[in-house]
Parts: sequence; structure tokens; C-alpha cells
Amino acid sequence: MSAIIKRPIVIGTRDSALALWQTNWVLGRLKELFPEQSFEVKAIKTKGDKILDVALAKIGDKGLFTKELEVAMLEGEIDMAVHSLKDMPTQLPEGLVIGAICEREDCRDVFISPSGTKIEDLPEGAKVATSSLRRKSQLWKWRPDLELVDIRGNLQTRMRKLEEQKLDGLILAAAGVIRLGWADKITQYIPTDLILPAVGQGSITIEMREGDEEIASFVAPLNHEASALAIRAERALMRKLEGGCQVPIGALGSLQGQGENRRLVLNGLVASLDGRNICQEQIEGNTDEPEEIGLRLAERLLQLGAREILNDVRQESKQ
Ligand SMILES: NCc1[nH]cc(CCC(=O)O)c1CC(=O)O
Repeated sequence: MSAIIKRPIVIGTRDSALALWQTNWVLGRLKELFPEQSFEVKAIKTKGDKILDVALAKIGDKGLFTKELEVAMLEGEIDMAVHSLKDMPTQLPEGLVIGAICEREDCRDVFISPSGTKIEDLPEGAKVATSSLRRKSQLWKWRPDLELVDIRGNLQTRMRKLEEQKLDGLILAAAGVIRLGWADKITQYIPTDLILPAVGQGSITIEMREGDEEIASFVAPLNHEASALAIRAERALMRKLEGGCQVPIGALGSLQGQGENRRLVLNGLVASLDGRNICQEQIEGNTDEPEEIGLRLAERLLQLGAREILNDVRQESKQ
């Protein structure tokens, strides 16, 4: 049990509806675990909240949704930051660490269509919104005839644009949609063998100062072992492939079996921007070393053609 601190522990967050939901969830868990401790929430805008009209792949800046919070943490203004793990770069700034990876929500992407039509039943040329290269490339492979349109902004904005721009549908992560209470708007949960999710998708993480034992003891109980093992493998894969949001990378780890037979299965893919060239593979290994599995899968993908794909993607994004 951790000792109570005689000042409020300050939790930093972005100010979007989803970020605030996630922070409230973390706050609820902390209050339950440490009823004597006082906590305070501090909302901070990030660059990603301010630039709303440019596709993320074009801004190409790592830490778009995290940097301002990280600076506040290093300056002691906040004690921890709650993030969507998916938005966190694989390399953290010096002096900061992941304190906990919380239990993952449904990790799949979903399709939301005002007409209730599933992706496989859409008419030829239907307009589907997503700015994510990972989603686009896998959609192109599945339905090369669709017209894919860019969309940005927080979840509320995207839902509004869906109607305003008369789009046939929108792809989002299930987790955000469910957390905001919009599960009834979901037309289709997309199977992960058709669209492999992003690294860390569906998980909330708590970032904190390295070596801050006091804060670590509050945060540690929120770590969810199975989610953390899977996601550590996914992040090791991505770090090795030097992905950011610019390169289409998907990955999904899962634990299979019980006790001594427990294994970590990791599926990963790297796609070319046109979706025509997709390199995908699955491997498994011992749960003791999730990072090693991520690295091994990355090596395997590079051998299978991911190296060429990544070079091409980098060339194209320079133009
Ligand atoms: N890229 C933005 C983003 N970052 C985290 C989520 C919510 C889902 C999650 O936590 O994985 C979303 C929205 C989306 O992709 O639909």
C-alpha cells in the first residue's frame, strides 16, 4: 500500500471528451484504491488538439498528442499523464516512463454507416472516411473500389462530418466509440484479420517521471498484466520498424493458453500506401520476454519485404 501524500496528486490530460473520459476512469480507480488521497485533474491542450485541418500523416510529428503533457510533467506541474496508448510514441523523452498499461477495451476498428450497410455490402465507389494509412491500405486491399476520404478532428467532429459531407461511412477505433457511449451507432466490428489494429489500440496508459517511487506506487495497481504483455510486444515491433503514424503498421498481441503453457502470439503487418503490397506475419513466444517477440517479428517482416515498403513510404512522404 502506498503512503498518502499530503498534497493533491495532479493528473494531466488532454481536454477532448475521450481524454477526459479516460482520465475520469483512471481517477475513479485511484480513488477506489486510495480513498484517503486527494487528486486533481489538470487539462492541457496539445498541438494535435490545435491543428485540426491537416491529416496527421502530413504533420508527421511524433508526440503530437503528448508533448505538452510531458513538458508539464518534467516541470513538476503535473504528476502523471493519462493517454491513449495508441497516440504515444515508442520512444519516451528522457526522464519519463510508462507507469501502467491499463486493461484493453475492444481493440478492433469499427465501421459506422448512417445507412447501416456493412463494408462488404457498400456500393461500388462508396465514400468512406479515415485518415489513417493503416486503415486505408487494408481497406484498399479489401475493397479497392471505395473512395477513401481524409477526416480529422476529435470523435464528435468526425461524427458531425459524417452527416454534413454525406459520407457512406467512417472507420474508428471501437474503444473510443464505446467509451463515449456511442456503441449503438456501430454498424460493424471489423474482424482483426481484415483490418489489424494499431499498436496499443484500446488501451489507456499512465506516463510518469522515472524514479518517482511515490507516484509509481499509486499507479502500479492499474497495470493489467495481459494487456501490458501484449502491448509491450507490439511496441517493440513498432520501435524496431521505426513506425510513427506516418507508416502503415498494424500489430496485435494476445495471450493464449494457461499457466506454464501460456504463450504470447503476435501478429504484425506493414503495408504500402496503396495497399497492394502488404507484408504480414504471426509468430509466438514465451511471455517472459515480450519485447524479444516484437523484435523477432520485426526482423521477420523486414526480411519478407517490409524494408522495401518502408523505404517507399518514406520517399513518398517527402514529396
Ligand atoms: N488516432 C486517434 C485516436 N487515439 C485513440 C483513439 C481512441 C481509441 C484508442 O484508445 O485506441 C483514437 C480515435 C480513433 O482512432 O478512432
